[in-house]
Amino acid sequence: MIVAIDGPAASGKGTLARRLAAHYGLPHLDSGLLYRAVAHHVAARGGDLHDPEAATQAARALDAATLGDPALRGRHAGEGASIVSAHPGVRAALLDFQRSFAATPPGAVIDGRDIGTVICPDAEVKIFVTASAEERARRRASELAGRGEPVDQAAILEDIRRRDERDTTRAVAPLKAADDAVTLDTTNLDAEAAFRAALAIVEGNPKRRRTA
Ligand SMILES: Nc1ncnc2c1ncn2[C@@H]1O[C@H](COP(=O)(O)OP(=O)(O)OP(=O)(O)O)[C@@H](O)[C@H]1O
Ligand SMILES: Nc1ccn([C@@H]2O[C@H](COP(=O)(O)O)[C@@H](O)[C@H]2O)c(=O)n1
Repeated sequence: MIVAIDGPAASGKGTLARRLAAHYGLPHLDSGLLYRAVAHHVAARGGDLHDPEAATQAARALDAATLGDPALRGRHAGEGASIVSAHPGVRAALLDFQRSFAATPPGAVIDGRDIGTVICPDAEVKIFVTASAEERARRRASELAGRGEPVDQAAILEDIRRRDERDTTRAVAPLKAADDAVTLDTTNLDAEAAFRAALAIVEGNPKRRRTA
């Protein structure tokens, strides 16, 4: 079974994807890490994130073994990822890795921005997870505070809005719900309630194939 989970920054798609993957015994891919790794690679070499050549080369040379680097989880990598991800060459270079991850039995849960629309248009289950920008900023702020990092909620909200704008308006693979995705608005749902709602979507999906 392939489960595609898309949505804007800090909507909780990663949290949901991890829980669904554990529940169904499927591997999970956080596709945002791929773009974060590309941005990190370019920046670490003093390159320009807006340069399509530099970013595309970094995407072609990407080593999936580096995806666990904690530096990729930071705010700068997220901001950089939203810049490099707009280059068509970067997206093309990362396509095969994601598709083969999904196509390897028994399937996968993948979260990102274009999983249901571009990477896995035939996924059995597609969920578009969303929440208000204010609630997403609140969640991100409490995540950072929990890690002992400085928190400026207004700056985080601005960050989220800027990322939403870039991700939804870029020419290639913009963030949007696939026509056959079920939208799950988690603004008023805690993580447990969101998981229960997602589970109901998977279980109720007629295209779902049993994997066990
Ligand atoms: N339904 C929820 N209610 C409250 N907090 C949540 C909920 N879902 C996730 N969170 C928390 O919000 C934060 C962001 O969640 P998560 O990392 O899953 O979002 P994301 O959409 O994957 O983010 P990104 O796009 O940056 O990868 C985390 O601290 C997570 O624990
Ligand atoms: N399938 C995807 C996943 C991510 N991106 C871009 O990367 C940025 C960081 O993603 P996170 O999920 O880790 O926040 C994101 O803002 C997108 O610009 C993408 O384009 N496609």
